[in-house]
Amino acid sequence: MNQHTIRPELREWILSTSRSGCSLSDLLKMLKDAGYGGEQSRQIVARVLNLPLATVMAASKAKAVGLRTRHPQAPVQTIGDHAVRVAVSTDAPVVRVLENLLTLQECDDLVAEAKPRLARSLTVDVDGRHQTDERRTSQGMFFRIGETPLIERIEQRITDLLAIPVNHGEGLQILHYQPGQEYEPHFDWFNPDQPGFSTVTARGGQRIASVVMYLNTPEEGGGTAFPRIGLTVTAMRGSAVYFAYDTGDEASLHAGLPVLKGEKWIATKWLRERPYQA
Ligand SMILES: O=C(O)CCC(=O)C(=O)O
Ligand SMILES: [Fe+2]
Repeated sequence: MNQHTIRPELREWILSTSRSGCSLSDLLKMLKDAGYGGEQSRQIVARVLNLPLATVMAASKAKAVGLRTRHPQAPVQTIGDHAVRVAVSTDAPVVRVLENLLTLQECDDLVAEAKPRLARSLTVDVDGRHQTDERRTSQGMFFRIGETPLIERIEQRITDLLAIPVNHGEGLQILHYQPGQEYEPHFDWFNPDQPGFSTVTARGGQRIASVVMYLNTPEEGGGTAFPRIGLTVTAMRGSAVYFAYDTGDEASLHAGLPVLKGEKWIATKWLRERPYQA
């Protein structure tokens, strides 16, 4: 490729994208997505950024590796003055049952902050007809990152516990289950074979771990089951289940078992391999 064939707009875009902190491998990927060939992209980038072709070549081979969470170690992880007990550990899949991840007060406060927002989303959705749809109550709501001091404190605790930056987290999701409601067996990682995979992973990349926090103790039922290893974690107010997985990890199959009596409130934090928040 001849230097004269690099259009000024492209040159400018490469320079500004690189200056804004974009990695070489991401830059190359973007060029490829825009329709440039691999060899052509490497040549252009090497020339515009004035880098040896070998450097650009190495970046194009390097698989963009994301972060991984650090699994909490038994018996206790102390974060500031808050002690989280690691009550159960399994290796395949990696599961940790975390007692006292949230204080009882934090559980109540989270439910209180979420409740009016659940109600509000209902009225918007019924389009003025004031109909109630029982199934919608289990759909929950999302908090924005750091939205309230309470959310910020919980997100910081998860960050310290798992050694993953706050901006790798999706907004905290609150779910409310009523008797009979459940979350059928599923994986939290996105399936690369599904259409839409590149859209859901465009920001933040793949999910790598989940923390499901129990905000109340259902009277009966409502545990989180890992059927491939025959484990059911009891939903207990203040406790949580943390599990980590690689893409395609079938053992991480899990389900929110039907609530048989009472109700169930959870807060879920999904973590991504790369920054998800701007
Ligand atoms: O309700 C549960 O126990 C599981 C929730 C869950 O799997 C999720 O939020 O991804
Ligand atoms: Fe899940």
